[in-house]
Amino acid sequence: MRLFTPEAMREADGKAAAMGYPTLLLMEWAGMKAARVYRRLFGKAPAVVLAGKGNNGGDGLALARHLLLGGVPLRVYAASGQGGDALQMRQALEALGLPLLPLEEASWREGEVLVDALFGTGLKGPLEGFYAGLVDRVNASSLPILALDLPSGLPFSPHVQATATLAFAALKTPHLLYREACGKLFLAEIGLPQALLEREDLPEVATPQALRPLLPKRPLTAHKGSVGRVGVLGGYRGDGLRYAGAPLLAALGAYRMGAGLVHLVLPEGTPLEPLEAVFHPVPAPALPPVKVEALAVGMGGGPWGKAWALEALKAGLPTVLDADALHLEVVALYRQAGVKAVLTPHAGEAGRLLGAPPEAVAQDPLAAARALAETTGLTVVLKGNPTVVAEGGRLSVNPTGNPVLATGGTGDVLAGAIAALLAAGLPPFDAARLAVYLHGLAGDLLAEERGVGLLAREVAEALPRARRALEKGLGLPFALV
Ligand SMILES: NC(=O)C1=CN([C@@H]2O[C@H](COP(=O)(O)OP(=O)(O)OC[C@H]3O[C@@H](n4cnc5c(N)ncnc54)[C@H](OP(=O)(O)O)[C@@H]3O)[C@@H](O)[C@H]2O)[C@@H](O)CC1
Ligand SMILES: Nc1ncnc2c1ncn2[C@@H]1O[C@H](COP(=O)(O)OP(=O)(O)O)[C@@H](O)[C@H]1O
Ligand SMILES: [K+]
Repeated sequence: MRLFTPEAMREADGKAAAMGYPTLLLMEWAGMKAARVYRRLFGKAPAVVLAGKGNNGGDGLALARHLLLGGVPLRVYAASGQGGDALQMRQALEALGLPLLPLEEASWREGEVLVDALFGTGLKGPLEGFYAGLVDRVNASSLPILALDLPSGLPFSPHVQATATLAFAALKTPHLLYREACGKLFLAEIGLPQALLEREDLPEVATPQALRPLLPKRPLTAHKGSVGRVGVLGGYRGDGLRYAGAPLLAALGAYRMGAGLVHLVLPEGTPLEPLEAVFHPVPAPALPPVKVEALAVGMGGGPWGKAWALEALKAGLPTVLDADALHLEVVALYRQAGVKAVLTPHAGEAGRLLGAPPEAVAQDPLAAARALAETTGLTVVLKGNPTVVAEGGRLSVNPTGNPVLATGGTGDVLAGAIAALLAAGLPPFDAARLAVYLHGLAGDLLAEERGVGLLAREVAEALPRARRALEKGLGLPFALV
C-alpha cells in the first residue's frame, strides 16, 4: 500500500478522468462508503453536513443523499459555486427534495453529528477568515465529527480535530503525520483503477499484507544455533554512572523477536539480572569471540558508545547502531567497510547526525529519514510517530505504535528486535520495517489493555503476541471499508 501526497492523489484522480473513467462513480462510492461508516459509528443520530464547493464537498453531498435515503435526519449547509461532479451531487440531492442551507448559517445542537466535507486534497494554504472561524467553531462544538478524506485544514493550522476520518482511495501523508487530528482512521476503496494506486516511487505504508511474508520461518528441525544468534554490546560504567538496563532490554527484545541465543557483552561489574543470555563482562569495550550472526550496539553506552561501535565493526556483521553509537565518524566507517548497518535514531539523534534541529526532523520525518539514508548510505529507522524506515530511495512509513511507548527503554527493545531479524537472515530494510511494525503493534495491544504506565520489558514480552497477530494477517491499525 502506497502513501500518497495530496498532489499525487489529485494526479491519480486526473489520470482516471483522462482514461475515460467516469469520476462521478468515484464520488458516488465515496459518498456510499461514508454513509456506511457514519451508520456504523453513529447509527441514526441526526447529521449536520458541512460541504465546501470542491469535490470534497461533493463527497459530502453524496453522503447526505445516502443518509437521507437511509432515513437519517439531517441538515446540509453547503458553499455555493459547485461545478462538475459536485454540482451533479448537489442536483441529485435537491431533486430528492432536500433544501440546502447556506454554509454561512451553519449551526448545530447537542445530539447531532458533524460531517466535515469542507476541504480535502485540494486545499492550497492555511484556512483564514470565515473558514478558519468555522473550523474553530466545529472544534469547539464537542460533537462527534466525521471528516471526509482529510480533516479540513490539514496539513496546516487551524484544522478540524475529527473523531473519525474516512480516507478515500489511499492514505495520504497527513493521515500518518497528523494522526491525532484524524481520530479513528478508515480507508475506503472507491473503485479507482488499481494501476493508478501502484506507485513504486511513493513511500510504502507498512501493512500485514506486505510484512507477513517476511516473517522468518521456523522449521521442525530448527535449533538455537540455526534461527539467528545476536550479540548485544553496550552499557557503561564510570564517572559514578551506570547504564545497565539498556543492553538487557535489547537482549529481551532480541529473544522475544525469536533470536536463538543472545550473547550480552557488558562492562565488568554490571549488576546482572537472571536472563537466558550468555554474559561476557569486559573491563573496556571489546568484542569477545562469540558465534553470532548480527549485533546490536550502543544502548546505554554513554561515553563508551563510539568505542563499542568501533569494536563491533571488526566483526563485519550486520549491525544495529543505536543511541550512543550514533556518531558521524562511526557511521562513515561502517559505510566504508560495506557492513550492513541499521541506524535507529530518534528525532534528537537524527538532528545531531543531520546538523538540523530536532523540531525540523519531527516536522518532516519522511524527508529527514530519506536525507539521513542518503548521507550515510545505510538503513535508517527514524523513531517517532510515525516511525519511518529509509534505505536508498525506499521509504516505509509505519502505522502502528502509540504514545504509551514513550517510556525509557522501548527503543532498546526495538534495537534488539531488529538485530534478531538481521540474525535470522533478513535484509536490513526488511528486518527494520518488520521489527518496527511488530514493536508498534505490541505497544498498541498493550495500550488497549492497560494504557499509560507500561514498562519497556512488557513491550518486549508482547512481541510474540504481535507476531502471532501478524501471522494471522491481523494488526492493521486502520479499518478498510
Ligand atoms: N482522489 C480521488 O480519487 C477522489 C477524490 N475525491 C474528493 O475530492 C477531493 C479533492 O477535491 P478538490 O480537488 O475539488 O479539492 P477540495 O479539497 O474539495 O478543495 C477545493 C476547494 O478549496 C478551495 N480552496 C483551496 N485552498 C483554499 C484555502 N486555503 N482557503 C479557502 N479555500 C481554499 C478551492 O477554491 P479555488 O482555489 O478553486 O477557488 C476549491 O473550491 C478529495 O479530498 C476527495 O474528498 C472524491 O470525490 C472522488 C475521488
Ligand atoms: N508518541 C509515540 N507514538 C508512537 N511511538 C512512540 C511514541 N513515543 C515513543 N515511541 C516509540 O518508542 C521508542 C522510543 O525509543 P527511544 O526514544 O530510543 O527510547 P529509549 O532510548 O528510552 O529506548 C521508539 O520505538 C518510538 O518510536
Ligand atoms: K474534509
